[in-house]
Amino acid sequence: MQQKQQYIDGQWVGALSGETREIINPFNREVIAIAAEGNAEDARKAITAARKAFDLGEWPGTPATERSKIVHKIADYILRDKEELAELESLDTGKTVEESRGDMEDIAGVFRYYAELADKDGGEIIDSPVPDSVSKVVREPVGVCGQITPWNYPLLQASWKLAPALVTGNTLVMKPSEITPLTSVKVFELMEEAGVPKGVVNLVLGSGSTAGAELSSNEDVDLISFTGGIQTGKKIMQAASSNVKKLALELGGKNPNVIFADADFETAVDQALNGVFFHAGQICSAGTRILVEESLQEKFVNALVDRVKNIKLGSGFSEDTQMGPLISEEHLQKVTDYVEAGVREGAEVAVGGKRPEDPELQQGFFYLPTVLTNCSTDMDVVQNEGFGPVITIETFSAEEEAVKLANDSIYGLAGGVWTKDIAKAERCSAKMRMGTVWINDFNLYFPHAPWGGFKQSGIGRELGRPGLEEYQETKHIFHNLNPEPINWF
Ligand SMILES: NC(=O)c1ccc[n+]([C@@H]2O[C@H](COP(=O)([O-])OP(=O)(O)OC[C@H]3O[C@@H](n4cnc5c(N)ncnc54)[C@H](O)[C@@H]3O)[C@@H](O)[C@H]2O)c1
Ligand SMILES: C[N+](C)(C)CC=O
Repeated sequence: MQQKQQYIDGQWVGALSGETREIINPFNREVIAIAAEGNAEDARKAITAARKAFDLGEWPGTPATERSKIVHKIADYILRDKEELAELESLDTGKTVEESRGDMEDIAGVFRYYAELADKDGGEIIDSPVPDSVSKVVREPVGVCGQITPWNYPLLQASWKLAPALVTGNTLVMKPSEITPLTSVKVFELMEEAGVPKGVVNLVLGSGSTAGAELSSNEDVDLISFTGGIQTGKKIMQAASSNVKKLALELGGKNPNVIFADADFETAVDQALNGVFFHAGQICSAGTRILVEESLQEKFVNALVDRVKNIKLGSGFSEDTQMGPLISEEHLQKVTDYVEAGVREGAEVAVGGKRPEDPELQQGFFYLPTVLTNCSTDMDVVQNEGFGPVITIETFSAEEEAVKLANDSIYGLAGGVWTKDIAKAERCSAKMRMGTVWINDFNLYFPHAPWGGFKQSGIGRELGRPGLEEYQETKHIFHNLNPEPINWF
């Protein structure tokens, strides 16, 4: 059995309490690893190491070109160990190995992108209004960063935090989701191999209410970056006020996918499926809320349902599997309750709406891909993030109505619009209140473009240059070249 330890101050260590947690394969409930179960005490030890490495260590002052070389090496090692990482991710999350391989390519790309960006910003000189002076703006690391990640894309979400924090000279303590720590442990091994100095990167394993809460409230942490659910995000925001930490929140979404009657029909249907059923709908930006123009509704829903019926469920390690299980028993219950509540509200199950009957799937946390029709914006099933393989269908009859419905949400993470009318697409994307709007596409992301939410989907941005700036303080240095007394007093 694999034993997974924490990485604190350059040492691989168990939990101070000696406690451990069983890591479960969601496909068959088998125990795949035993992980250290750290708590607030372990988090404090890691924060102390990161603080010392920031205040007294060389990393913040290391030239960006040198930090960049190390981060490039991390990208190299991720690609070298891509297959092992992909298999670990699939074992831990249930997603198909094919999806995990794609994630690993994306993750290496993120480290590569930030390694490239690291030494491209030498600050700027301001045209000073004061004669005989130099006014310059420089960017410096924020300090000790707490980073808390979710279970759905364990290493991808970690990479969006690790790479920019490292290249900008911060030190950090990461706490991955307690139920999916495997690839995070592996990437800390790779960071050690790449030569990241002792104390700069620290990994604490354990639950959110202990280790995570300590990272959020501890006054030696300068920035907390969190990806996860909205309720946890609110708690972290409160805890972060202890020392007015810098705060980055990547929270949930209930993302509208608007299909106009003039869309390319086959592509829109195909991408509507892709937009939801990858990783069994456990994606923050899943397009689970389909808004279809009334005149197209019947044809669209029929085509969708026909395709959904053929989605092959199974082990992420089988080549013909298209969709794996949900992450846990608890989450399976949550999705089941979510659909049942929707039906009580008036939604109709066009396909799915229950667990599969296939005997081979009974040990796993499977739920059938589901389409719910007869939905309206005021229903909880439309407003709440179900985080499962469940589409709700609403209709609209005019462009303005489509935009109004799409925006009728506490969330603002992402959305899509499908039409061949370029002007209509531009008008809609301009009015949709979301961090990302896809026109004739869905769920695409890459390191160069910022990612984050409007409204209650979060604060701040990851990826792109904004994702780097989250980890930088901006300093203005004014130098008077000809100081003289003012003689005011
Ligand atoms: N916006 C994005 O980019 C994005 C990406 C991935 C996932 N998500 C969101 O993540 C959610 C699913 O992930 P989840 O179920 O792991 O979320 P979660 O909020 O339950 O947990 C996320 C992390 O927070 C920790 N945590 C829990 N309670 C805590 C506390 N009181 N203090 C500090 N940390 C605490 C957990 O241990 C875990 O590491 C969904 O809502 C999804 O939309 C958002
Ligand atoms: C941000 N993303 C789309 C990679 C994963 C969201 O859950």
